[in-house]
Amino acid sequence: MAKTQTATLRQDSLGSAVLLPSLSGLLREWLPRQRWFAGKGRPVTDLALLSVTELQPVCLHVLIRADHAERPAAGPAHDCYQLLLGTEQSPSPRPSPALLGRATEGPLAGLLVYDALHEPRSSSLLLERLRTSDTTDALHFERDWRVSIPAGLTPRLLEAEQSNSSLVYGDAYILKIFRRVRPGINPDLEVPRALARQGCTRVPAPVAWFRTTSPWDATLGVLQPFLRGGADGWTQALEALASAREFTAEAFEMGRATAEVHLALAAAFSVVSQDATESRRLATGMAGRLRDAIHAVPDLLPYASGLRSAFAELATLDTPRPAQRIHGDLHLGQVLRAEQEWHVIDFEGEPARPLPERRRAQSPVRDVAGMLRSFDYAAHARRPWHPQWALRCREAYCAGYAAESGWDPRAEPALLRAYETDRAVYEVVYEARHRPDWLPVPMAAVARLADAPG
Ligand SMILES: Nc1ncnc2c1ncn2[C@@H]1O[C@H](COP(=O)(O)OP(=O)(O)O)[C@@H](O)[C@H]1O
Ligand SMILES: O=P(O)(O)O[C@H]1O[C@H](CO)[C@@H](O[C@H]2O[C@H](CO)[C@@H](O)[C@H](O)[C@H]2O)[C@H](O)[C@H]1O
Repeated sequence: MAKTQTATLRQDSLGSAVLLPSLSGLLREWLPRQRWFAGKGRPVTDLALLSVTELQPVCLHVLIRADHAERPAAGPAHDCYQLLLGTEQSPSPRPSPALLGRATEGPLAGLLVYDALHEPRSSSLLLERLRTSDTTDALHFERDWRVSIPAGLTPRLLEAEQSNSSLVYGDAYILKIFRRVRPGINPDLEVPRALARQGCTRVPAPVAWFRTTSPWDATLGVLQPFLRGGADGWTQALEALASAREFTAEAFEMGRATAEVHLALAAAFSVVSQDATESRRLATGMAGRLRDAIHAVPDLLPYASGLRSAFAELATLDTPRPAQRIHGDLHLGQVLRAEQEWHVIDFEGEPARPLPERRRAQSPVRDVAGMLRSFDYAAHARRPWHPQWALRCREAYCAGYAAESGWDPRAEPALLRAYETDRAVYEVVYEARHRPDWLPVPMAAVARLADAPG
């Protein structure tokens, strides 16, 4: 086995402009291959290092901005990504997804550059920084001192298909490192902390987090207790389908868990009332997203008028309805069952939406619609499809929600249909961008929803 050797960098090599020539070519190749890269299909025209912090020799914490010539139908022209980069002088048997390649220019010339989250030394360092509440330049590591976090827990990078990257430490804690960084507090820190203050045990409470103050304030990562043995709703739903089992008891309990979280969110944040003007604003927003989605995925076009009828009906609703902070991207992959209870994770919201929008008060029906779409996803994940199975889950989930909250989402069919339609449109764009093989699943729903009586 080749001996690996850590390189050291001169302090004056760490300037963003000086370092960029070393990384630019490698990142242009490597970034678009990452699941969390949002600019798929749009060539990167420019890269800029927004900040570089040396956490140890040479483990570089980097915020990088990627610009694209083509602006997405919705969203910013550029994105900021968080990277932890390591270098070494000689090849190692490091797994290939970790390897960016060999730098040919600048201060790293001749060195192999890799994603240091794959490397135990760097991931251990992150935990140690969080434990000790350290600050290095603009990076602030903070923690809840009421919780004791042991030193030396063994790290492993989670292999799950996810939008960020997560490290599990000794099966005791999980650190989510946000890959796509936006200015402001990330709801995945803000909301679970607020829920913990409410005594809500359905959501793992953050015990430590880290943030940057340069080039702007932003949350970079959150450490939470790891739900050992937790199995996610998606895996369990597929298992049930594979063995021709019903999933209604589980769906009922998920409905109860969702309602419990919504009640705690209502207590933690303010509840507002949405009136007729708000219904029209919402409908306009949904119609606008559909227009953008058609631009990105022209296959949606034949269904456009049917889908718009759902939004038109929403625009006519004039009974005041409550709105509050919600999960924002609820689906079967966001619920984990551990010790017989469903827990809810990942309050980041839909990653493609701007943060202020994700933090806005919204109808809880939006989360319900997300989960109902997810039963439909599971039922259409493999042939033969099982639409009736999904319908039974749907009824059970809504019944569970009503049992806990005293309010049945089925009482608002027009609102539910509009949110399900909006969600299916989002899913079409998401799948086209990230997992084209999955596109038929939300497209089947689009066809059905477009055909539904208005
Ligand atoms: N507290 C936790 N305990 C156990 N597993 C977790 C926990 N939080 C997340 N996970 C696992 O990590 C995966 C990714 O987490 P998630 O927050 O959904 O990340 P992302 O936003 O990157 O998709 C989940 O599917 C789940 O399997
Ligand atoms: O990973 P995130 O939680 O950020 O969510 C994104 O990825 C999800 C897929 O991993 C995607 O969910 C869609 O596929 C799921 C099955 O893999 C299904 O259960 C969901 O209902 C469906 O929306 C999610 O939309 C996206 O935001």
